[in-house]
Formats: sequence, C-alpha cells, structure tokens
Amino acid sequence: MTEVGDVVLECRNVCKRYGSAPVLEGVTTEVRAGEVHAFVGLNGAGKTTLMRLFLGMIEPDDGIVRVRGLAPSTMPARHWTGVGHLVETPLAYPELTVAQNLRIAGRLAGLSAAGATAAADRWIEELVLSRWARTSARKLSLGNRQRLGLAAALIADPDVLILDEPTNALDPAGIMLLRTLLQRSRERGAATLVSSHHLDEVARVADRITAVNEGRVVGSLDPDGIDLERQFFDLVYRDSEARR
Ligand SMILES: Nc1ncnc2c1ncn2[C@@H]1O[C@H](COP(=O)(O)OP(=O)(O)OP(=O)(O)O)[C@@H](O)[C@H]1O
Repeated sequence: MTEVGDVVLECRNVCKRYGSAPVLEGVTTEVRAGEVHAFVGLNGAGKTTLMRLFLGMIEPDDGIVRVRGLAPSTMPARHWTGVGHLVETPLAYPELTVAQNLRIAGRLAGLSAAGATAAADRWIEELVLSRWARTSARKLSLGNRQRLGLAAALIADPDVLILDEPTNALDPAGIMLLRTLLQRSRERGAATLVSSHHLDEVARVADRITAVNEGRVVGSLDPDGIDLERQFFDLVYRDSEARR
C-alpha cells in the first residue's frame, strides 16, 4: 500500500445548521495524501453537507474547514484546479456531447486546449464511453451520466478527490472500474474523500471508514473487519440511544 502523507483535507469541530436544525455537530476529521477515507451514514446523516463544506459551496457556522491548509472561501482559483469532485448530480451541459463536456471540464481544471482534448479522449476510453462520445449528455442513461461525472472529476488527475456516492447508478462493470480508478488515485498520492451506503464496497476501496449519525462522527470501522454492517448499526444505535 502507498504511504499515507500530509493532511490535505481537515475540519475541526465543524457545526452546520439549516435554520434551527443542526446538520453537523462538532465534526472533526481529516484526509491525508495517498488515502481513501470513506464516510458512511444513513440517509440525512450529513455526508453531503460535509463535502459541500470542503468544496466551499457552503460555510460552517462554527469550526474550521481547510483544504491544503486554506479556508475554501479564500482559496485562489488555481488551487481548485487540483480538486476533482462529484457531489450530488453529475454536472454536465445537457446539450453538449460527452466529448465536449469533458473538454470543458479539462479547461476548467487548468489544462491547455490541446491537453483538454487529449484528456477527454483518454477519459472517454477509461470510462468506456466511446460509443457515446458524440451523444449529448441529456440523452445518456443514468449510469453513463455518472461515468461522465466521474471522468470530469478525474480529468486532470487531481490530487484531491471528493466523491459523493460515486457508485450511484453504476453497473457492476462501472463499480469495478471505479475501484481501479480510486486505487490509481491513491497510488498517485491523491487524498480522496468518498461517501457511501454500501459497506461492502467501501471496505474494498477505503483505507479508513468513519461512521456518521445525525450529524456526528460516531466511530470508525476497520475496512478489514468482519460483519461491518453489524458494527455500523451498533455504532448508530448506541449513538441514537445516548441522545434520548
Ligand atoms: N439546503 C438545505 N436546507 C435545509 N436542510 C438541508 C439542506 N441541505 C441538507 N439539508 C438537511 O441536512 C441533513 C443532512 O443532509 P445531507 O444531504 O448532508 O445528508 P447525507 O448523509 O448526504 O444523506 P443521503 O445519504 O440521503 O444523501 C438532512 O436532514 C437534510 O434534509
């Protein structure tokens, strides 16, 4: 396994509320270079919210969030070029083809025009999208739209990768492909944060698994451990009981 390096993503005592409803309560965590850190939790646990904070899409009410030591809201544009992400629905211009979308993603990630064209061709092959390269994004199946989103996130080999439920809508071949891509990103030294509901899949790809429940970190799971589902529900039930 690759050696794990410096802290790249970090949050300390982060709280986020929507109105009076707490969504994250005192979350502290980190992701280091060369590791895949997975967040698992039930629907509404706060996983997407944490990712949106790291991407500067929202601000914490309390606590600190850092990406390579900088607050996302103050990060210069050039730092974002090394951050690949797929959060919620894959972002694609519906009227543009797969190839055109990937060229734009490459340009936004700081590649030259020629570099973006080459990267688009490469990632179309990697994600097995060749048949749809000239198809407009709006005509893609859900799974192929997800593949396009993953290709866009990875287009410039980012050293920070934030993927929310990346297996969404993928077929078994797509899931295996994603596994390989995450492994390669880890070997390049990328810091990867993923969220998932699929404990078996997460156990295959993650170096670290953190369980969240109702906005709080409630423990960690050993990816090599047995019966992860039972361990996960034990943590969740214990936390839910303690809150009563
Ligand atoms: N913009 C918003 N306004 C109000 N509430 C919100 C908003 N965004 C998220 N929430 C609430 O925050 C909580 C956490 O949502 P979040 O999407 O982070 O959970 P999640 O763990 O990603 O869930 P899922 O597994 O279902 O995707 C939920 O109760 C959700 O309804």
